[in-house]
Amino acid sequence: MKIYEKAPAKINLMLDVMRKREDGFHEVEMIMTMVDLADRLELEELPRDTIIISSQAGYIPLDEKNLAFQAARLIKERYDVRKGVYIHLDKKIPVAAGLAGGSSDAAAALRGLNRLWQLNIPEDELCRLGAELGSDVPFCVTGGTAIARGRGEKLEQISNPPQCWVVLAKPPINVSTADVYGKLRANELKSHPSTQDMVSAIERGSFSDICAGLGNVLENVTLDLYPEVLQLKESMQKLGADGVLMSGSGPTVFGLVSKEAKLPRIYNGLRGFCKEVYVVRMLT
Ligand SMILES: C[C@@](CO)(OP(=O)(O)O)[C@H](O)COP(=O)(O)OP(=O)(O)OC[C@H]1O[C@@H](n2ccc(N)nc2=O)[C@H](O)[C@@H]1O
Ligand SMILES: Nc1ncnc2c1ncn2[C@@H]1O[C@H](COP(=O)(O)OP(=O)(O)O)[C@@H](O)[C@H]1O
Repeated sequence: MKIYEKAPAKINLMLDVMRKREDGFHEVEMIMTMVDLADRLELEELPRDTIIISSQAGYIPLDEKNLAFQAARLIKERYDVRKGVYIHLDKKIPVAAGLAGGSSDAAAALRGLNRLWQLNIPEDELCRLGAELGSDVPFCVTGGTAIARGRGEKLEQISNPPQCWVVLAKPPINVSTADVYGKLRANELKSHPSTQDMVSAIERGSFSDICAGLGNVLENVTLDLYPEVLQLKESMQKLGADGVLMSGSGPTVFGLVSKEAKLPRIYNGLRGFCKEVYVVRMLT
């Protein structure tokens, strides 16, 4: 039997860091939502007790470093599953982009194997397993729109933002999340975006207030390292996006756009100097 599972990308509408913790992770407060740019996983049971990963993307690891492999190994160990699985990853989400592509693949593997092997693992337990694989994996298990606290694994679901267009532009650089957190001086931050204002804007369905409330304290760290991300941000603003922010640790910049008529100008303007531009919808 073959089953399929969609693994969408996330964006951070707001990302604040409270402090660095003793364990090296940072205590965060983020608002995350999913967009309609997704990898697709094909899962098939194998007669042999093994995990095989393949992908058309030549630039991701296919061994035990792959997060989908780690998800399969974890579920096999915890639930004593002595069956094998072949997982094909059809990658569409750019890698190391701040869009949680790997985390979403891991989450989709957890959901998919739960179905394939009929394990009946409840969603909160899948989230706990996901947290062992990465801070963003629990959110990728549930999807929707959520406030994420702790190191990202404590989730509070909120309503979805009003529907809009999302333009994603990824410059040709790879950003290490650990590097960006490592360079952040959390106790020297001069201003913090407001979770409450963003939650209230989303709950009121106010697109303009959502755009006004966008904020990410990791942005300045990445902009200092890679000035081309700032150039991308400024271009997207000039081309008419209603709200613009870097997602996660970057380098992808997203623009929220309410009017479809604005899209050709933004897309064509960005494509002039950035190869990877995607126009998608929020997943609501
Ligand atoms: C910044 C964010 C925002 O959503 O996303 P990305 O830019 O990676 O997509 C996340 O916090 C990233 O989550 P994720 O990519 O799952 O991180 P992990 O694999 O758990 O951790 C990678 C490294 O980032 C640092 N890290 C991560 C999360 C956190 N709350 N504090 C940290 O300091 C740690 O150095 C850790 O070793
Ligand atoms: N299934 C996967 N898809 C993409 N990257 C993966 C995967 N498994 C492991 N990785 C590794 O995880 C790292 C971060 O990838 P990704 O999740 O795309 O970035 P980000 O956390 O910035 O959104 C990359 O260096 C990549 O080699």
